[in-house]
Amino acid sequence: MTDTTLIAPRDKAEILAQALPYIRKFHGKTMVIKYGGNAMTDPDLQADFAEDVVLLKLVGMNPVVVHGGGPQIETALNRLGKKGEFIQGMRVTDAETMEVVEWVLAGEVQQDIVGLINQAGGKAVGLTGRDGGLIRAQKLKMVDNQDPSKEHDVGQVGDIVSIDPGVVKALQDDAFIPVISPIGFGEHNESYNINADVVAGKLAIVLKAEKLVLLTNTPGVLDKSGKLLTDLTAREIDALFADGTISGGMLPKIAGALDAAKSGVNSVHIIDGRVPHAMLLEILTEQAYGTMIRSH
Ligand SMILES: Nc1ncnc2c1ncn2[C@@H]1O[C@H](COP(=O)(O)OP(=O)(O)O)[C@@H](O)[C@H]1O
Ligand SMILES: CC(=O)N[C@@H](CCC(=O)OP(=O)(O)O)C(=O)O
Repeated sequence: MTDTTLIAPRDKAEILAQALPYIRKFHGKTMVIKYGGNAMTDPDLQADFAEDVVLLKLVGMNPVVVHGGGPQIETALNRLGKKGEFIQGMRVTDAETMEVVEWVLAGEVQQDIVGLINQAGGKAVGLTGRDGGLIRAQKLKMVDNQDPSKEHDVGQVGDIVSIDPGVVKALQDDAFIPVISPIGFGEHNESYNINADVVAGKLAIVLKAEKLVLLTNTPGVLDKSGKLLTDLTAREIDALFADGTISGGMLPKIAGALDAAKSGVNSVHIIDGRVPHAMLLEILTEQAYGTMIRSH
């Protein structure tokens, strides 16, 4: 935690007062927050994150957390002597990997976040896409990025068919904070592993969220020389896809972000979750952080 005794009282008051217009503007609005597995590796940062979520709730916003857990799944697979394989940012998911994904995401990671939010004074409830029929999915048909005539079989990776937000809305209305694991269910009750950024993007659309904030482990989207791109339009993103600037986990992240920006989510940001209280700074101050994704 930062030593705030070093900040002059006048500056402290100024900072607090500056948050007022944002608190007023976003009162009652839904904020979908994607908490990436790569941003949740430090216990102090995790505690800061949980405090930020509770603060947003207490000042009248409706935070909805969607969490990832890629590195945590990788650790569990390694313990079983398995190594994760990714194609175009998606984990190739065989039946055994699916079991690991379910117990790591819905068991360990989700419950850690729920515990921390509750410890910070909030009332978090963990859900997977099965709860309340939230995320219906089917097997993803993955077309090759470079050669559209080629398809990849990525196993039990899910493509979202529909989202029924009823359970999320009911929890919000009752002052709870939903914490959602990106697992969907299929026609025959089978489980699907869905990229958490894609779930966050779709959920933000369905909930008519004001903002989608994706917390990750880079300052934002970087160009080929490593410089931060503060603003990106759909056209600029197409160019970055085409020239290979965007790869790995950033592929589904930008796809989810762009989907939300194009479908009415007012502001979509990819920010550095390694910065203490990054989310609070993004939502409650005038300073711009990370990369803003725009539809045009
Ligand atoms: N152009 C880019 N700018 C920033 N990160 C990129 C870019 N292209 C690929 N990446 C990778 O994407 C990663 C973030 O995605 P991911 O590992 O899935 O994180 P998370 O767990 O937060 O979802 C970065 O750590 C980086 O390695
Ligand atoms: C299909 C697919 O790739 N699913 C992801 C789900 C977790 C996730 O998205 O975690 P991050 O947000 O930390 O990357 C996986 O298995 O890693």
